[in-house]
Amino acid sequence: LPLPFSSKSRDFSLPNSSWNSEMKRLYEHYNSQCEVESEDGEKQKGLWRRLPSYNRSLKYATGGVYLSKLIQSKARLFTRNIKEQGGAAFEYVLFNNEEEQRCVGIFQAGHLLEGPPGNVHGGAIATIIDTVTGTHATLLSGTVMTANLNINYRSPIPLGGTVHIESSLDRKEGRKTFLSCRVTSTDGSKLHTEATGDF
Ligand SMILES: CCCCCCCCCC(=O)SCCNC(=O)CCNC(=O)[C@H](O)C(C)(C)COP(=O)(O)OP(=O)(O)OC[C@H]1O[C@@H](n2cnc3c(N)ncnc32)[C@H](O)[C@@H]1OP(=O)(O)O
Repeated sequence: LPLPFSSKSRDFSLPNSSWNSEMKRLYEHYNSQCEVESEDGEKQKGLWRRLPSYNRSLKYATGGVYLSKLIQSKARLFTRNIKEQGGAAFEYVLFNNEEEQRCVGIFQAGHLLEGPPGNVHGGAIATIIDTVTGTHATLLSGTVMTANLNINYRSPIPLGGTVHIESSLDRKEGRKTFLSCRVTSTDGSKLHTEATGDF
């Protein structure tokens, strides 16, 4: 696994008490289709794989010598660094479907992510899209940087609500990876956001 998915630390993508019922339901939906291990230790491959999520990369990364010791010790992943309990900011879990080259995020937007009254800030939506597509591009192509993210905001996301985010591979050209992403209501009936990303 690429480094950010293999370190040993608290896994933030496991269910916690702040998750609402929709978040838990969708988690169960995908988690039940992940690899299972029988009592005799035999593994049965699943369609989906849950991606663990940690808040520190530098601790485990080699290099980074150009950064000060203070930065190296204090650096935290933006989406996992809010100490306030109770699902205040980004609650999310990602599942990857290697065979179909799709990656899904389930995202519950906490009260600190407000933009327009009662709705999620556009920058927070961009952040979670970058997270899902950036992670997906990393799984498909190894370490990448986001070169371009193009976002169309179609309908507001209610604060406290849960949405379904899906990233799919459009094409690869040499070292470039092109993805599309859709953010919808959990039943898929309402389109909130559409995006394309070049990595
Ligand atoms: C822990 C789990 C992980 C969580 C996931 C989080 C994911 C978050 C990902 C990020 O947010 S990364 C941070 C935001 N991104 C950056 O800061 C990137 C800053 N930009 C760069 O570092 C460089 O501009 C970049 C690496 C994107 C490109 O530099 P290169 O030196 O490789 O570009 P070059 O000029 O050689 O161009 C290579 C190709 O890319 C194309 N290209 C470059 N910049 C582009 C651009 N901005 N948009 C579209 N295409 C671009 C360029 O046209 C060219 O196409 P061709 O090969 O077809 O000629």
